[in-house]
Amino acid sequence: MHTPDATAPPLLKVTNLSWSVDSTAILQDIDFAIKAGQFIGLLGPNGAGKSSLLRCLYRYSKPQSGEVQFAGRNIWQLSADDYAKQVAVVLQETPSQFNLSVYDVVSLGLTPHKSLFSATTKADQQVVLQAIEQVGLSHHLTQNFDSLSGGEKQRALIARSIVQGPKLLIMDEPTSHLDIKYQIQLMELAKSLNLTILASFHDLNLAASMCDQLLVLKQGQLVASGTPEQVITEKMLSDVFGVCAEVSQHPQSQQLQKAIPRITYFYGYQAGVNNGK
Ligand SMILES: Nc1ncnc2c1ncn2[C@@H]1O[C@H](COP(=O)(O)OP(=O)(O)OP(=O)(O)O)[C@@H](O)[C@H]1O
Repeated sequence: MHTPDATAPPLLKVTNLSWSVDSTAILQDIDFAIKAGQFIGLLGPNGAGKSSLLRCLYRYSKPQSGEVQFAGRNIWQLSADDYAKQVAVVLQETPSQFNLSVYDVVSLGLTPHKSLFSATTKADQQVVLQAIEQVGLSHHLTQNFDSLSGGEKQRALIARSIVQGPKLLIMDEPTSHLDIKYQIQLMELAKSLNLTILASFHDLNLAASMCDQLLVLKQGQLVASGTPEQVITEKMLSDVFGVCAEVSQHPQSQQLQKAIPRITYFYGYQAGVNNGK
C-alpha cells in the first residue's frame, strides 16, 4: 500500500462546510482533510448526510458556506473539465447506459481528457482494454452494460474511473447491492489502485477492515474521525447508530499488522434484552 507522506499538504481540505435546503441545515460546519494515498471511509446512519457531503465534494452541490479545496485550490474555481480529470465518482445506483457495451462505458473515462473532435488513439484503446482486464471483465468486453450483474456493473464503473486517471476516487455506497464476496472484492480492487479514495459505507466491519481513516456523520455533523481503532468504539456505536455491540480485535489484525476492530452486534436491545450492556 502507498504510505501517505505525513508532511505533504492535504489533497482534499474541507473547511467549515455547511449546506442547507430551504433553510433546513443538512450539513453543518464540517471540517476535515484527506492526504494523498489514504483510503477514507464515511460512515453514518440513514439520513446523516453522507451522500449530501459527497455531492458537495464532487461539485454537484455548492455549499452555502465554507470551502472545499482540492490540491490547495477552491474546487469552484476550477473548470468542470479540470476537476473531472482529477476526481472520479462511482455511485450506488447505476444509470442505464442505453445499449452501450462494457468497452464503450469504460471508454467514457477518456472524455475529460479529449477535445470534442479528437479521435481515439491506439494508446487510448490500450488503456481501456487494460482497465477492463484489471477489473476482470475481459470476457464481457462486448456485452451490453445494462445486462451485467450488479457487481460486474460496479467493476466496469471502477474501470471507467481507472481510465479517467483521477487523483481522487469518490464512491457513494458502491457495494450496497452486492453480495458479501463482491463487496470485499470491489473494495480490495479499489484499494489496489493506490489512489486516494473517499467511500461511504453502511457495513461498518467492512469499513473498519478496509480504511486507513474513518469519518462519522450524525445529523449533518462530523462527530468522530480517526483510525478505525479510534473511531469504532462501543460508545460511538451506541451514540451514533443506536445499537448495542461489542468491539473486539479482528483475528487477522496480527497477520495484517494493523489494528482492525471487529463489531459483534447484540440483538433484542430495544426490548431491554441487551446482554447486560
Ligand atoms: N435535495 C434535497 N432536498 C431536501 N432534502 C434533502 C436533499 N438532499 C438531501 N436531503 C435530506 O438530507 C438528509 C441527508 O440525506 P443524505 O442522502 O445525504 O443522507 P445519507 O447519510 O446519505 O443517507 P442514507 O444512508 O440513507 O443514504 C436527509 O434527511 C435527506 O432527506
